[in-house]
Amino acid sequence: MAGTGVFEEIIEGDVFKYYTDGEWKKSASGKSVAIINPTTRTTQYKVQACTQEEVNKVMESSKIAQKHWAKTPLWKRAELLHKAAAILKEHKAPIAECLVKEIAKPAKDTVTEVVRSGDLISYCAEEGVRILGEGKFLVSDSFPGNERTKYCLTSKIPLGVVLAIPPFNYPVNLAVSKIGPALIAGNSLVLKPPTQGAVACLHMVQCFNLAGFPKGLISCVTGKGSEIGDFLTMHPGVNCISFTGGDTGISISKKAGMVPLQMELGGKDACIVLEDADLDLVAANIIKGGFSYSGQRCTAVKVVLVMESVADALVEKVNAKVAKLKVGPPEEDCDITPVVSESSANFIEGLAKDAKTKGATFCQEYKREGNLIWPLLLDNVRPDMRIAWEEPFGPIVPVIRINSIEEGIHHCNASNFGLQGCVFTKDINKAILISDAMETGTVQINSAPARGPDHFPFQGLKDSGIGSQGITNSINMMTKIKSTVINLPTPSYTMG
Ligand SMILES: NC(=O)C1=CN([C@@H]2O[C@H](COP(=O)(O)OP(=O)(O)OC[C@H]3O[C@@H](n4cnc5c(N)ncnc54)[C@H](OP(=O)(O)O)[C@@H]3O)[C@@H](O)[C@H]2O)C=CC1
Ligand SMILES: O=C(O)[C@H](O)COP(=O)(O)O
Repeated sequence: MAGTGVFEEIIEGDVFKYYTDGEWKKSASGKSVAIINPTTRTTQYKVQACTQEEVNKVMESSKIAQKHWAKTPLWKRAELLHKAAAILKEHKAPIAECLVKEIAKPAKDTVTEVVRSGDLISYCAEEGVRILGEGKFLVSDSFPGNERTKYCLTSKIPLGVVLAIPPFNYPVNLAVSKIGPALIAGNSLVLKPPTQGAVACLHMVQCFNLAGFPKGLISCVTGKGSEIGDFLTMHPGVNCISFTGGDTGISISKKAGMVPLQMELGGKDACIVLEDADLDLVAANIIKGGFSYSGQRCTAVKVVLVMESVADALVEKVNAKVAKLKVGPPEEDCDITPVVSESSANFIEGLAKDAKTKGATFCQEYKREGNLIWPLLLDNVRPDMRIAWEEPFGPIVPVIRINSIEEGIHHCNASNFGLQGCVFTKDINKAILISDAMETGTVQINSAPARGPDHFPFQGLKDSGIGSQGITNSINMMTKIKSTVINLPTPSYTMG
């Protein structure tokens, strides 16, 4: 159970503590932030509302701890990460339980998230040992006008303090996808968890604490993003920001100082379906891609662009599968569970109403109880409808019928987002041409968009992000190159 056993020290009374300097502490603010269970719509947990003064102290300890950590041998950093991964996996049950209560993720998927996170941490340790153990050796005579008088040695050095801000939908996995790379690369890390998902994150942080990381190296400050977010992201002690979330990321990018940014933001992933596609495969992928975790994934299929000639057949197949989706509470492992908040449900409802007014075909009756919205396929969606462009982050999938591949590509590229997309066809040559034409960070051929496996590069174009994630890219992003040049008094050539 949450806050018991090895997690007992992270809670006092009914409020979870924040983590700094290797200790669990109560905020001097005396205030707490409530975490509302999306299913019951009542307060499930409370976390500390940290103050700016506490954030300042966290940054100070983080800076000091980083200096020592950077001098810790790489193999020792890796050893500790492996230990944290094992502890996390050992305690998957209480962490998964928090995810069910805080973000209404179906129970079996919460366990998968925690296990995947443990694997991610271990992979970071292994990848870090490999890629950080290597540098470059350059010689000067390859550049015109130079003799071989200079030897340049390069290595990857840490950035300092990394600020990690994950979103609600994968609070644990998207936190460790920042923590693992940051730590193996010799940085310290300050985590600001999403409010919904904060308690799962605090449990995850306790696993790092139990693994024995030096004090101050990892900190976790809680509070509403709208209240302490700007203070954190604009803090002079921060040397790198790794953020995953919505448009908030765009404003952070504008306000942040001269620090490297890794931004993974929203998406409107298109699924282009050609006439020769295997429609059973497409239907299965629209269900998985569009409706898993009730569509609350940045990589969810958010618009289907299907050739008119096969549209009826595809819609019929998808509808047959939608009818089989189990709708209800996350505890019962339902496919469709309540969306994260009432405001999110209201937003999704607004998109459905707009589509109704403008004449979309509702393949199912629109139904909502509290935050629970029944899965809905909208056929005959047209570009003048909001759902054609906006991301619902909910269980609603629009279908736009197209008459040419160009029309599909045009719709995809007219979006301000450019995260992922997918194309279904048996013609690999066409698939490659379409993939090249789609302005997105990744295109999946014959499968729904997905971030994983976690070592694959993951990046968004346009408003979908800055930089690239994935274990290797994140480790590289959280380092800088340092060069040392040896200047020889006379040219020297190796004779072999
Ligand atoms: N590309 C990707 O990899 C992903 C993108 N997303 C996108 O994220 C959105 C949904 O996630 P959601 O969590 O609601 O996104 P938000 O952008 O609302 O929140 C993301 C994180 O930012 C924090 N935050 C809020 N305001 C500020 C601020 N001013 N300064 C700093 N941090 C702040 C939040 O804290 P708090 O919760 O306390 O407000 C949360 O931890 C969707 O648009 C989705 O597409 C989601 C997952 C992955
Ligand atoms: O947060 C998200 O929505 C993701 O980064 C998507 O991850 P997934 O494709 O593995 O579900």
